[in-house]
Amino acid sequence: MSGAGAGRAQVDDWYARRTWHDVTWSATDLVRAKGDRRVAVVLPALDEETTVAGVIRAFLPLTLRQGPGLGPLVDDVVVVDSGSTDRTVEVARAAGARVVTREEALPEVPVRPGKGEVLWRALRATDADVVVYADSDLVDVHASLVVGLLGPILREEGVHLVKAFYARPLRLEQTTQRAGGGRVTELLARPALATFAPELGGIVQPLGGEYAGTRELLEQVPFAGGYGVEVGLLLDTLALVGLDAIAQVDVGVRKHRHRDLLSLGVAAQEIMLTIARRTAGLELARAVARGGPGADGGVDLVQFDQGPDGRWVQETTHVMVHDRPPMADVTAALRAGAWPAGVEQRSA
Ligand SMILES: O=c1ccn([C@@H]2O[C@H](COP(=O)(O)OP(=O)(O)O)[C@@H](O)[C@H]2O)c(=O)[nH]1
Ligand SMILES: O=C(O)[C@@H](COP(=O)(O)O)O[C@H]1O[C@H](CO)[C@@H](O)[C@H](O)[C@H]1O
Repeated sequence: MSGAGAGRAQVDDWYARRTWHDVTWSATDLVRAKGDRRVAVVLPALDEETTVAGVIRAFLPLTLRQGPGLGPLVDDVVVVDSGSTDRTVEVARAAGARVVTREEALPEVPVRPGKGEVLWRALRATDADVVVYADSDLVDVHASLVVGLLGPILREEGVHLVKAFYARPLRLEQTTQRAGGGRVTELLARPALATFAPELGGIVQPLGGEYAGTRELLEQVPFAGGYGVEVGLLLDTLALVGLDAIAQVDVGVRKHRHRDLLSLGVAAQEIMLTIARRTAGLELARAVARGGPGADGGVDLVQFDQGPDGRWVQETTHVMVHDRPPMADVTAALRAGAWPAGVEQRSA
């Protein structure tokens, strides 16, 4: 089996074992499974006054007792403010969340901007054993998102990071397209991971901001600054504890505020730098051996879409790129009656 083939078999095996398409557990099941572990939901927020209260209200019911003789599933809902200049802090407090600023979370260390900074400092804003991160710009969000994420981490052995996956409609001013959201994911993160970290090729939403992690893991890995934080966590988790420590759960549909293309371009650059920094040491040969570019230099790009029945299907495209040699070299060789290097000969 070619390098690419061997890598793909590993990814398909992981996908079959660590992907949950249906949430068959309840909050009550999870309260029983969690034992004495503490769970926190962390909401990073930068100027989210219009949406943060809705997200908080969606998750607060999980902080109530989940049945007779049972405690809460979530012990803490905390908004970590990222230097908001609007009324995010007041609105979040009024909605019932604890609010911590970046400075309060870790006063000893000067603050840097960016999403990664807030998620990193959040580990000092709560003492929970399991942390669920969710964006504060979500709309139409439900507690089932958190219940879904906590299933594998509280019920399965060896799972330390659980990524949500979902359909991502692109909500434009006038219309909403069924899919089309996750523009940086589809145009940059997925192809880059397929090339440099093909083991992660089974992750449906690598950039998604909704995921659960154990403190045991999260305190052992670096947090990439800015918008590279999600892809950095995936690469560092893979390197530290292996692919089997990662799982993913289908939680339905995710709607959020969409930023414009230019600001996504900046996020894309942060993500590219994060990937490059964590894979720069790998020669392409090792990437090939791990299922990256095949012997022909091509890459199997696996994309995910939902069929008419709503089930997720994988679509694989073998992507090849052939560089053409400098034309000056081609012209000179042909003039000299020689055949230019790197240019296939026309078959007879
Ligand atoms: O410096 C930052 C940038 C973003 N965020 C928060 O991180 C989440 C995701 O950010 P954004 O919606 O800008 O990313 P997108 O989903 O558009 O890529 C949101 O809750 C933001 O408020 C933050 O706390 N600090
Ligand atoms: O997935 C993506 O391509 C971007 C942009 O999503 P949209 O094209 O606005 O739906 O959103 C994600 O990326 C960020 C990292 O750049 C994460 O921090 C966000 O949580 C996630 O929404």
